[in-house]
Amino acid sequence: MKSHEPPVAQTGAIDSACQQPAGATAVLVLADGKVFWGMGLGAEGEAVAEVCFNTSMTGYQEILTDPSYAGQIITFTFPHIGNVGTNEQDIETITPSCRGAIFRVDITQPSNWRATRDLDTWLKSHNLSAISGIDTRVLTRLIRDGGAPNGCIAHHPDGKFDLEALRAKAAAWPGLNGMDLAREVTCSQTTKWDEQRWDLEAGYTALTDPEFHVVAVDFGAKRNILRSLASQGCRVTVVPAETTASEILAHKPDGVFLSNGPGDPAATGIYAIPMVQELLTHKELPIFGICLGHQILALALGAKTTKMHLGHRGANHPVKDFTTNKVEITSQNHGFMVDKTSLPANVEETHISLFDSTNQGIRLKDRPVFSVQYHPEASPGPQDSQYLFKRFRDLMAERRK
Ligand SMILES: NC(=O)CC[C@H](N)C(=O)O
Repeated sequence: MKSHEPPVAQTGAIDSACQQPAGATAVLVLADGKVFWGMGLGAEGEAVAEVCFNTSMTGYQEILTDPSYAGQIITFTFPHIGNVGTNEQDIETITPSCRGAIFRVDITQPSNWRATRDLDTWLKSHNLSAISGIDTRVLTRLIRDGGAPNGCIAHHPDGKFDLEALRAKAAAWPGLNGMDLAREVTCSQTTKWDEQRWDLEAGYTALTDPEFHVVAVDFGAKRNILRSLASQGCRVTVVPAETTASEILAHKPDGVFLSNGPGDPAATGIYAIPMVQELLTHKELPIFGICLGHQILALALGAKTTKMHLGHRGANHPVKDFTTNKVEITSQNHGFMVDKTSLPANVEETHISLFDSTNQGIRLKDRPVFSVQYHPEASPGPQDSQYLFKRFRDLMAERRK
């Protein structure tokens, strides 16, 4: 037995040694029968999903509202979540898509001048169930060693739980492999976006003199990506995930942006790959992809994507940019990756993870097309990678010439 193996390990059946403590109002049951008792937060009810962890120390509201977490329950490894409450600005989308959240300690009274609601009330308002009092170190080690499991959170204030039924629900959940979730979180109609990034003095301001027009394909786009594009002088038209290439080109864009998003890129690719392939026939058109957008671009170019053991989710991941030889600290949230050995000859690997050497960026050798696996909009996270939005802008400026 490895020293870090969790003491609750039991496979296949409910861990009968794990007695319900007095006062427990919630439980996390994994598909293999591991049981974690705790206190319920947010909405009463049950949620089944893949259980992943995020190591960021700040930005829980941005993480909880990142649409890429659809189909996932997020374990926060940082113990104190909720202390600054929630507000109306630090959101990546209005309605969160994650299925639930797992915390180490109970939520305290919010202490921040911007807070409008405490996290518990906010979770309830979005019908999200959460659990606190979980030994998140044990759970995180278990995910690290065994990969992200499927699990079920149940929050019942009466303290009555059918553990076997919860385990069966978790085991029956099909898993993210092969799941297209972008269609569930994309916008329903074409909209305009011109709000810029947050400024301490001015807050979010509208863009006044746009220089470029970007069509952003919304597979579950984070707002800070759209804000970052606007801050580079781009008027952004946001289109639904299933928009065709000719509909996109009818907007006469200077460049096309492929957004982040949830689920398996190969499943999303059914409609997105032909769209990107058709865009690629327009040799002058700048294209920029982030995360799911990166994976879809790689698939459209003939590369493969695979599910990772546990993925990358945090705000301190070092990435090397081979085009400058600089290392940047990045914000990440992905569970699939581009198989770098499958990249065709006309595609160059531009970025790698310095944690595990996995692919983090590509560009075409003969076109103004590039993408990254991580999150340069950094919401939450370090700002090192903002230069990528400028790189996209420079490609659009170059095309104009
Ligand atoms: N943030 C994202 O766009 C995630 C992409 C994809 N759903 C993955 O998990 O790898």
